[in-house]
Amino acid sequence: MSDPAKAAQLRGVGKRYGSRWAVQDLDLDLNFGQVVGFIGPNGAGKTTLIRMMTGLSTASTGKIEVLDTDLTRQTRSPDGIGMVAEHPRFVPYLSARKNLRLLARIRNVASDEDIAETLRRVGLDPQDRRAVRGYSLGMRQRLGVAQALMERPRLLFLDEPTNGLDPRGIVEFRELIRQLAAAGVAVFVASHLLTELEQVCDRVLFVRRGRVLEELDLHCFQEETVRVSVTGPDDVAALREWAAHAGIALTDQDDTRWPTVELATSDVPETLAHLIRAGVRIEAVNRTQRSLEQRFLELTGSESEGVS
Ligand SMILES: Nc1ncnc2c1ncn2[C@@H]1O[C@H](COP(=O)(O)OP(=O)(O)OP(=O)(O)O)[C@@H](O)[C@H]1O
Repeated sequence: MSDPAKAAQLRGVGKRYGSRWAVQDLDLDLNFGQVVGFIGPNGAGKTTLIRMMTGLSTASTGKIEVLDTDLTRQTRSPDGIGMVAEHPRFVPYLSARKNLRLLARIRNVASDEDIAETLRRVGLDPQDRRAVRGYSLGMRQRLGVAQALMERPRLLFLDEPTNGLDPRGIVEFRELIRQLAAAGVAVFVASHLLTELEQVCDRVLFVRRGRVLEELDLHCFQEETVRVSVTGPDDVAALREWAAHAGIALTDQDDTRWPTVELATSDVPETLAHLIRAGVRIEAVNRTQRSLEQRFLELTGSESEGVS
């Protein structure tokens, strides 16, 4: 991998447990300064992929390069990787600072001042002497992030990172991720929380049963739709006929007081002019943006279990 902008490159990666594939035929590029989301329901293969990319397990097929290290067949963690596990573990009877000191000593990575600074950065008090066993889930999660940041990673992996965080924690966490990306860190976030990833990622991959269904660049995913409410069923029929003729997709219809139809178009004035000319009586018009959630549901149909 000679491209200096790339933190990781995967080609055709698969992982098989017995006869079952947890990850299949996966291509992925992670660039420094970018946040990439990996979205899928439980069992989609998120943790399996992170384990391969952090050198904790090997791939069954394909090629994995992370921070210029070939991890395809070897289990070893290259320097510069930070990892926040889904359920970070600590020594329960030690304080947050002592836990980090212990880890820093083992891995020879950070000074005491660095540790205090990192704790402050994630919203924990370095002077807090309470044992970690008294911490809430959200505080443990913050400490997990601090542990990963303490090593000043160039590539950071987060597995379901906002597990247990309260709303304020989630907002702060999002800001932290954006700051890290702005400082050049490549961030890979696996989650099943679509709305959360939508706000922080540059790109997302939708995965299901180990396969990537689609990769979306969120800077380009600005597709707008127009919700048009009409006066009655006849107008809905006229609108449908017009949309079919114009080649515009209708994504849903509801039968509330004013039947409402959603059109996949961003050209509102033009669309309305056409509809009026076609004799459709319009009650209301709303412009909306298609969410990741909608896209995920479109991709997976009704089988969207585990994703919210
Ligand atoms: N060590 C293992 N041995 C056998 N099968 C495994 C092993 N690890 C994972 N799997 C299987 O691989 C598939 C993907 O699991 P994985 O934990 O990677 O999914 P995930 O997307 O992280 O799920 P979750 O959101 O529940 O954490 C699942 O079917 C799981 O049962």
